[in-house]
Amino acid sequence: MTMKTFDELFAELSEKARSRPEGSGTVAALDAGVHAIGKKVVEEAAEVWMAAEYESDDSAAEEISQLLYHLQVLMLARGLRLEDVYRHL
Ligand SMILES: N=c1c2ncn([C@@H]3O[C@H](COP(=O)(O)OP(=O)(O)OP(=O)(O)O)[C@@H](O)[C@H]3O)c2ncn1[C@@H]1O[C@H](COP(=O)(O)O)[C@@H](O)[C@H]1O
Repeated sequence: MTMKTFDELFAELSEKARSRPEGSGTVAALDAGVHAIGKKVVEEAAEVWMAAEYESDDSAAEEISQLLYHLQVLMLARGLRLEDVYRHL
Protein backbone atom coordinates (compact mmCIF):
# COMPACT_ATOMS: atom_id res chain seq x y z
CA MET A 1 0.00 0.00 0.00
CA THR A 2 1.40 3.38 -0.96
CA MET A 3 1.13 5.98 1.76
CA LYS A 4 1.86 9.66 1.91
CA THR A 5 2.48 11.96 4.81
CA PHE A 6 0.83 15.30 5.54
CA ASP A 7 3.89 17.15 4.19
CA GLU A 8 4.08 14.99 1.07
CA LEU A 9 0.40 15.65 0.30
CA PHE A 10 0.95 19.39 0.77
CA ALA A 11 3.90 19.31 -1.65
CA GLU A 12 1.78 17.39 -4.18
CA LEU A 13 -1.12 19.84 -3.88
CA SER A 14 1.22 22.85 -4.12
CA GLU A 15 2.58 21.45 -7.37
CA LYS A 16 -0.97 20.90 -8.68
CA ALA A 17 -1.85 24.50 -7.83
CA ARG A 18 1.23 25.64 -9.75
CA SER A 19 0.95 23.41 -12.83
CA ARG A 20 -2.88 23.20 -12.92
CA PRO A 21 -3.22 19.73 -14.53
CA GLU A 22 -6.42 18.89 -16.40
CA GLY A 23 -9.04 17.08 -14.28
CA SER A 24 -7.57 17.95 -10.89
CA GLY A 25 -10.19 18.26 -8.16
CA THR A 26 -7.75 20.39 -6.21
CA VAL A 27 -7.45 22.92 -9.03
CA ALA A 28 -11.26 23.02 -9.32
CA ALA A 29 -11.57 23.58 -5.54
CA LEU A 30 -8.96 26.35 -5.61
CA ASP A 31 -10.85 28.03 -8.46
CA ALA A 32 -14.08 27.78 -6.44
CA GLY A 33 -12.38 29.82 -3.71
CA VAL A 34 -12.09 30.17 0.05
CA HIS A 35 -15.85 30.39 0.68
CA ALA A 36 -16.59 27.09 -1.08
CA ILE A 37 -13.53 25.37 0.42
CA GLY A 38 -14.51 26.60 3.88
CA LYS A 39 -17.95 25.03 3.52
CA LYS A 40 -16.26 21.76 2.53
CA VAL A 41 -14.03 21.92 5.61
CA VAL A 42 -17.09 22.30 7.85
CA GLU A 43 -18.89 19.44 6.06
CA GLU A 44 -15.89 17.13 6.41
CA ALA A 45 -15.45 18.12 10.06
CA ALA A 46 -19.04 17.06 10.74
CA GLU A 47 -18.39 13.75 8.98
CA VAL A 48 -15.29 13.24 11.17
CA TRP A 49 -17.39 13.85 14.28
CA MET A 50 -20.12 11.41 13.21
CA ALA A 51 -17.63 8.74 12.12
CA ALA A 52 -15.67 9.06 15.36
CA GLU A 53 -18.83 8.68 17.39
CA TYR A 54 -20.69 6.00 15.43
CA GLU A 55 -18.48 4.33 12.81
CA SER A 56 -15.47 2.01 12.61
CA ASP A 57 -11.87 3.01 13.24
CA ASP A 58 -11.19 2.75 9.52
CA SER A 59 -14.15 4.96 8.57
CA ALA A 60 -13.12 7.56 11.13
CA ALA A 61 -9.55 7.50 9.84
CA GLU A 62 -10.76 7.95 6.26
CA GLU A 63 -12.95 10.92 7.18
CA ILE A 64 -10.02 12.46 9.07
CA SER A 65 -7.83 12.08 5.97
CA GLN A 66 -10.45 13.94 3.93
CA LEU A 67 -10.60 16.74 6.47
CA LEU A 68 -6.81 17.06 6.39
CA TYR A 69 -6.95 17.24 2.58
CA HIS A 70 -9.55 20.02 2.60
CA LEU A 71 -7.63 21.95 5.25
CA GLN A 72 -4.57 21.82 3.01
CA VAL A 73 -6.60 23.08 0.05
CA LEU A 74 -7.82 25.96 2.25
CA MET A 75 -4.23 26.75 3.22
CA LEU A 76 -3.23 26.86 -0.45
CA ALA A 77 -6.22 29.06 -1.32
CA ARG A 78 -5.08 31.51 1.38
CA GLY A 79 -1.41 31.28 0.39
CA LEU A 80 -0.43 29.78 3.73
CA ARG A 81 2.63 27.52 4.01
CA LEU A 82 3.09 24.57 6.34
CA GLU A 83 5.48 26.64 8.51
CA ASP A 84 2.77 29.29 9.00
CA VAL A 85 0.66 26.64 10.73
CA TYR A 86 3.43 24.62 12.35
CA ARG A 87 4.78 27.63 14.23
CA HIS A 88 1.54 27.64 16.24
CA LEU A 89 1.73 23.97 17.20
N1 LIG B 1 -6.55 13.08 -0.50
C1 LIG B 1 -7.35 13.57 -1.32
C2 LIG B 1 -8.74 13.82 -0.99
N2 LIG B 1 -9.46 13.61 0.14
C3 LIG B 1 -10.68 14.03 -0.15
N3 LIG B 1 -10.77 14.51 -1.41
C4 LIG B 1 -11.95 15.10 -2.06
O1 LIG B 1 -12.98 15.18 -1.13
C5 LIG B 1 -14.14 14.49 -1.60
C6 LIG B 1 -14.68 13.67 -0.46
O2 LIG B 1 -15.80 14.26 -0.10
P1 LIG B 1 -17.03 13.39 0.36
O3 LIG B 1 -16.61 12.11 0.96
O4 LIG B 1 -17.88 14.31 1.14
O5 LIG B 1 -17.68 12.96 -1.01
P2 LIG B 1 -18.66 13.79 -1.87
O6 LIG B 1 -19.38 14.78 -1.02
O7 LIG B 1 -19.43 12.78 -2.65
O8 LIG B 1 -17.65 14.55 -2.81
P3 LIG B 1 -18.00 15.73 -3.76
O9 LIG B 1 -19.41 15.54 -4.22
O10 LIG B 1 -17.77 16.98 -2.94
O11 LIG B 1 -16.96 15.60 -4.87
C7 LIG B 1 -13.68 13.60 -2.71
O12 LIG B 1 -14.65 13.53 -3.72
C8 LIG B 1 -12.45 14.32 -3.22
O13 LIG B 1 -12.89 15.27 -4.18
C9 LIG B 1 -9.57 14.38 -1.95
N4 LIG B 1 -9.13 14.72 -3.20
C10 LIG B 1 -7.83 14.47 -3.49
N5 LIG B 1 -6.96 13.91 -2.60
C11 LIG B 1 -5.55 13.68 -2.99
O14 LIG B 1 -5.05 14.91 -3.50
C12 LIG B 1 -4.16 14.65 -4.59
C13 LIG B 1 -4.54 15.52 -5.78
O15 LIG B 1 -5.81 15.22 -6.24
P4 LIG B 1 -6.36 15.92 -7.57
O16 LIG B 1 -6.26 17.38 -7.38
O17 LIG B 1 -7.78 15.47 -7.72
O18 LIG B 1 -5.50 15.45 -8.70
C14 LIG B 1 -4.23 13.15 -4.88
O19 LIG B 1 -3.07 12.56 -4.30
C15 LIG B 1 -5.45 12.67 -4.14
O20 LIG B 1 -5.26 11.40 -3.61
